[in-house]
Amino acid sequence: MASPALISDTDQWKALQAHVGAIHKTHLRDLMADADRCKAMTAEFEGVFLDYSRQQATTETVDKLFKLAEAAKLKEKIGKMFSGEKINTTENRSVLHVALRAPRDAVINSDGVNVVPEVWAVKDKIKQFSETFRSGSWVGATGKPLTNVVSVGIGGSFLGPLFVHTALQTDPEAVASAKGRQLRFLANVDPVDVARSIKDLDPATTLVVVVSKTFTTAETMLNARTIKEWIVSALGPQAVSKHMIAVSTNLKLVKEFGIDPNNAFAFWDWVGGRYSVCSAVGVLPLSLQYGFPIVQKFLEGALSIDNHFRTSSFEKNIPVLLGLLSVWNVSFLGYPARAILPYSQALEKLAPHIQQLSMESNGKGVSIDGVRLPFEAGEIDFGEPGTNGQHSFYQLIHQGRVIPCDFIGVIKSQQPVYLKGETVSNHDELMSNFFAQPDALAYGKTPEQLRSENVSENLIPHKTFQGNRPSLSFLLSSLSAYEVGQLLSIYEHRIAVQGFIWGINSFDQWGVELGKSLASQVRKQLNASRMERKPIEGFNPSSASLLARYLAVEPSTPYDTTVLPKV
Ligand SMILES: O=P(O)(O)OC[C@H]1O[C@H](O)[C@H](O)[C@@H](O)[C@@H]1O
Repeated sequence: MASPALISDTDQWKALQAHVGAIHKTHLRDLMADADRCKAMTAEFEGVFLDYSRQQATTETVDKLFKLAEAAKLKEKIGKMFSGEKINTTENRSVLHVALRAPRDAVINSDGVNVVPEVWAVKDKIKQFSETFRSGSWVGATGKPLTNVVSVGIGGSFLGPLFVHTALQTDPEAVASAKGRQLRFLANVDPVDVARSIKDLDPATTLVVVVSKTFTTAETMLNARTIKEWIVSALGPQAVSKHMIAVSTNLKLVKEFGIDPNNAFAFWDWVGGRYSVCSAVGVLPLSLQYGFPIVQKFLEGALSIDNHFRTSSFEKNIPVLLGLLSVWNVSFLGYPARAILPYSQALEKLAPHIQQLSMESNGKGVSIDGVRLPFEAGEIDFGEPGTNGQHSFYQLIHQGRVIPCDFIGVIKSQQPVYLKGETVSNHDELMSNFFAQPDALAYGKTPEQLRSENVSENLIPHKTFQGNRPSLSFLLSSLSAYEVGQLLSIYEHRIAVQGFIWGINSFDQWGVELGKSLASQVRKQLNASRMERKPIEGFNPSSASLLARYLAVEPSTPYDTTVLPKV
């Protein structure tokens, strides 16, 4: 018999559906009373500790999920990814972000060519360039060394590098090596973002890195042209070769833009944009800011999880366990969202990065074979660092909707602070919340408890928390470049596991295209109306009226002169 086209047709999927009723019968507070279960529902690898006992699941659920993984051929799919098979079938590409952190002597073939030497050639070039740059021997048009870097890029050419930069900028080792330097990002095509990114910067001491896989992304190219104008108007056209460099897979367009090809850093079509932070996309700007050795530690952290993911049994495999539990929450328990809650301000940009990584990867409506899915894949990811989130949206998580939460805590703070006379250190205060919140969600509070605390009867319904809300807790030993790499890789692989189980292509992004082409129609209309006073044509009544309202206000500056932000 032919194997079912959809995972939801398998007996293993149906067995999990049948198991949901049993899980709903037991409250998490009762599940948590079982010490053996709590112990069993943990996993540890190299200082990363995962406790998933607060999932609405038992060891039986996990066993059933392993069976589902078998039915989905998860092991084979992971193997195919690591061996360079073209698993991104709609774009006919390998999916080899793992090659970006593979050791120098590894062999990973795509199209019969070992890609590892090419990866290392670019890394060696980045190392050398960043050393020259940081030593001050790379000088700008006025002979001054450059200390500021503006990285221009959007989506995957922005969010991953921003996440890592934000995590490193308070790490003492990274702080020491970034002294006197600035790294900024310019992503949004909103001119306000241009203004912000160059505020108080001197073009004479600034290097611009244009980061774009395709080198065609409208926002990035307009921002790159704008920043080029900022450089040229201050330093003259010959300054471009010293003040602008690029990262792209499209070196032809880099040259056409006017950037010296010697100052271009390549990557490859087998690196998806949202999986590209370990390519020159992240490694170059981060090496300019922190030095290559620190970035190498980040890559080593990612590699450690790659190896763990590729070789560990599913019972001990952190990304596999996480991916399966997410499938359980989304597809069987019906929870459509996931909150990412790092109790670490340094991980402030983790959630925005995971939003793209997860939702662009798994927000699909058809199977990899093009069959419309009879179930919902993907989840809505959002988050904020704790404790900030507690004072923002936790009300909904505690009493409103059920949203499975990822709590991420760090044992050793990057910045230990203690005030004499306080009962605990500042980090202990933060972590008190990290430990308390998952139990508050799981246990809730009953009317009986409230009565025993003499809460007045009219407030009891308002103060009752039903609990039974799932979460999982990560405890990292510390947060340096290495652990940041581990965390990145854990999420990348977890998301791939989910896609492998759902049977979708987690590596294409056709859904992004429609909006882009409609924007191009609007762009043409705006140009025609502004320049040739042409009437609005070809839009529905709503869009036509919105456009008319927008166009009725004349721009404050004429279109025949260049205007740069006033900062
Ligand atoms: O790096 P670029 O080619 O400029 O692409 C930037 C971004 O563009 C699109 O929005 C894609 O959906 C993203 O995956 C990509 O990261």
